Amino acid sequence: MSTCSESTQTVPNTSLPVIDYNLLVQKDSTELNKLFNVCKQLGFFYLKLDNQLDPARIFTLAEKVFELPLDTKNEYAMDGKNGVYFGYKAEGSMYADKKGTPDTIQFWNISKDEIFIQEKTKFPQVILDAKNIVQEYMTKSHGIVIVILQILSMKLGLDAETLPNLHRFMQPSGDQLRLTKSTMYPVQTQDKSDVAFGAHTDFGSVTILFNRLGGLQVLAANGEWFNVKPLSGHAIVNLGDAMVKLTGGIMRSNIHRVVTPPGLNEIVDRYSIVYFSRPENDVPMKSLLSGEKDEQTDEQVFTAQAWIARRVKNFQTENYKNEETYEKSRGTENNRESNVST
Ligand SMILES: O=C(O)CCC(=O)C(=O)O
Ligand SMILES: [Fe+2]
Repeated sequence: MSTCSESTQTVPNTSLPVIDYNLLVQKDSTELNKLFNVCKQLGFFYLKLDNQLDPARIFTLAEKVFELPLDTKNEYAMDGKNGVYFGYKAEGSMYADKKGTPDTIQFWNISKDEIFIQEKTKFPQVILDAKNIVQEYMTKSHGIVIVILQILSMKLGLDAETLPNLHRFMQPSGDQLRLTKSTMYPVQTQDKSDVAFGAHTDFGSVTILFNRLGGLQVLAANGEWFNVKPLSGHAIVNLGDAMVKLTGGIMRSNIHRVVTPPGLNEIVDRYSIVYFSRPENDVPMKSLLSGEKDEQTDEQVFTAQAWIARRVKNFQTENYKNEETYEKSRGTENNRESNVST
């Protein structure tokens, strides 16, 4: 029985604020304000879509990808200990908590740059066969990200294109589509941790997420976890640490984790489809807003590429040092009122 079971299973369900994508596109002023406020406060929201993005075929791809034999998947293993974040991540290659419990999630990070520039590509046939579908999904996801970035730019008092210009689709970046799979066990029967993916914040700018079973939990400002259930016709969107850096701490990238969905009574495979947008590789990771509280003139400024590589390295079990460095590796270094408490 997992030592974490009680803490993950007794948390309340709370609804995220709903932002209507059509209203954002129409520049509805109430909706724009709502978006800005939720990005400053919780950093997570449901995005109501109207067929602009459908993950169904990507879920089917994920099922096929993870059916490949482990040896085959490991031929594409991502070189996380050297900061590479593209390719296959096996179960247990990261820790689910600071005590060093192995995670139970496997994922496959498909690089946007690599899927669009085939010569550089190293992919199994099953992904190459779905290349057009993946490209279309990435293009549509990125389009949604750009609309959100335009609005945040304006609300921050910047030119509408300031943030989009740091996230141009055809420029090299760490943008990726992540397919994930975790085998979830009812808490009564499991002998593994029921935390599949430990508490963390995302590294990037805007993340667009779909899952079908639940199991995503978000840490509220009061330090309590809550369940975020999937909502039909809606994506779950959250901001990552890059947005915190670029806005001098105005935006919030919230801590979240993936656990056995509460109430589960049979063994199930949980898949999720996650599009991560990140600043272009050579963007300096510092505030665009001069004079903001978090401008760190005495801190080394990394490019987005170096900054992500550093975060990825710290995530790997092979690079684990101790509980304190584990906690530091899991979220924004600054602007964090609540502690990670898994
Ligand atoms: O699978 C999920 O619901 C969330 C996954 C996640 O947080 C991530 O991949 O960063
Ligand atoms: Fe995440």
